[in-house]
Amino acid sequence: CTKKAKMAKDNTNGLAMCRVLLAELEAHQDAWPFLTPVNHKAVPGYRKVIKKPMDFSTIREKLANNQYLNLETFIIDVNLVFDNCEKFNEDDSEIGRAGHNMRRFFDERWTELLM
Ligand SMILES: Oc1ccc2c(c1)N[C@H](O)CC2
Repeated sequence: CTKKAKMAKDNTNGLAMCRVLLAELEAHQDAWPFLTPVNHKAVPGYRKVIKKPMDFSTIREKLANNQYLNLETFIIDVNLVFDNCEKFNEDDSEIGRAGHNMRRFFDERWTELLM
């Protein structure tokens, strides 16, 4: 097959993995802080502190709209969810711990799927 055909296959495989990984993130018991966008009108300071909000429902929408080129661009958005969480929450808080748990789960799962 041509190099282009191989690339297309890799992207298809990569996008299939995005769907599997996103479903597992959404189903995780510690996903609740990350399922929908933070209501920045209800959370003082959030819009000022977090320059690039991201959440699992927005990632789901972007995936459905074919806005992820490959697994890498998907992983960048998932990591943005967890980086925002670390920035806004104490490590020793319920949401802070949920973020660390979810990041560990995600890192383990995508490396398992890729290795
Ligand atoms: O006490 C609160 C209240 C609201 C939020 C947080 C903590 N952390 C989330 O990251 C953003 C929303």
